[in-house]
Amino acid sequence: MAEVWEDLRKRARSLENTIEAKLASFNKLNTGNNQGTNPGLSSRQSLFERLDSEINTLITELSSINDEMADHIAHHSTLGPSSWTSTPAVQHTLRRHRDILRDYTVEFNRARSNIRSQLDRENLFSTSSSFRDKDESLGLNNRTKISDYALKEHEHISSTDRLLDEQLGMASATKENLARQKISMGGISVRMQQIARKYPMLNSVMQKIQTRKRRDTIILAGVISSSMSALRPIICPSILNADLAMLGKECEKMLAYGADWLHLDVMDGHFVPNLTFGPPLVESLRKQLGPKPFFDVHLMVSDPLFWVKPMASAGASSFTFHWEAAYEKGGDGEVKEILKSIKENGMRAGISIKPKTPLEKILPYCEQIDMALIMTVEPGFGGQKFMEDMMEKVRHLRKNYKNMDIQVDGGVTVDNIDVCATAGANVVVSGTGIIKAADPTAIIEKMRLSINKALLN
Ligand SMILES: O=C(CO)[C@@H](O)[C@H](O)COP(=O)(O)O
Repeated sequence: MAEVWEDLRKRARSLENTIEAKLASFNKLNTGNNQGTNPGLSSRQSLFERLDSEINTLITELSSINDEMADHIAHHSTLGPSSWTSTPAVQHTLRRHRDILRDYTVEFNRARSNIRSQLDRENLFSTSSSFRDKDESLGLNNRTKISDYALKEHEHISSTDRLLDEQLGMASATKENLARQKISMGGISVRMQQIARKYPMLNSVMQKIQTRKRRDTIILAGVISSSMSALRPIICPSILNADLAMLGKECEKMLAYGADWLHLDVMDGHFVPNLTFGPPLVESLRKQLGPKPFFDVHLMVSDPLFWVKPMASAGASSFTFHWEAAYEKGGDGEVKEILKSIKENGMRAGISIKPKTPLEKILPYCEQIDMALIMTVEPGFGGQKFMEDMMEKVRHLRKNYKNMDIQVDGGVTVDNIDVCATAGANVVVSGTGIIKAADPTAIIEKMRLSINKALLN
């Protein structure tokens, strides 16, 4: 049984690696020039078609392996709750494979649509230049009309493509949910059968209840299975690096690019040599963005306790303070008091340490916090160099706290995301790495994929 599962996992991993390599070649097609006379156009077109069909096939294969894994779990869970397939680790593994499949599908659809538009544009230019050569009797107005018409057609095609991609994304999310529900229902039905066998008189009553509550059970199973989930990748663009004059719009853009949380750096000019903003700005952002976005507020201030209530009222979702500041103010008692106050004010609690602070200082609080933030630069400014030697702290934390969110912040980019992810960080703050990128969506996807892969191992 376990061998079949291991074999499926191996096949899934090998397909994932092949898809990743093919996607890399596929993405390279998106760097051609825009001139209609590009001599490589037809060969790039045929390479596009070949890779397009190969990746499509691989994604379909990976999807059926994921389905086989789900079936395998569902089948074995009929053996009872003690079956190895009912452990959270097995369910978690399947969920990670599905996340990877979803990320690849999104990346593939996005790249396909971009490359197709690029090739169409190049085709269009070459067609309109041959038009010009062949039919010089056409006046300037007519030629402009033809190219306007062609450009409009091209825009229609692109937007239809985008719509299709969105539909595909939604369909794959629905499929994934159904598969999860199938697994949870398998386990629930086994338990129901066991009870029914034990108390035959209750059988018919239970059947009626089962039928009437079927829909509720599905929903409940979904909630149970998602609450069992241990860690997930959380990508947090640091808005310190955005255009601060357009902050609301910048945040909206980040959320549209796929950010999970917005990381808000509060600096008081004492704890760090820089000044940023306080509760009024957080409140304005909350008003503009609504209740949904998660505000991950990082307090680089000398008196964190003072700011707990104002930040909660302003709309912060999570309050991360520096151990150094709290300890200097009032020792261990102050740290505990802040943690208590954060919880009383309904926020998630995080503790952070600067690079020179030993990890041991925050270990006594790790059972009480939701997240540990390991700074990978000296706090104060965006755009500094990532300190890889901080990964030792991350590794140690992950080894001892399997389910705690571990965040890294400072100089994190796609170039070092694998280092952070394999060390054990699942929450990533990136300022310049995301905000200044040409394609922030692609960067966020890559970061998420890297963390998902590390979580699988
Ligand atoms: O808190 C800080 C710096 O103190 C960070 O959140 C930076 O703002 C991240 O920016 P990059 O280093 O990723 O550019």
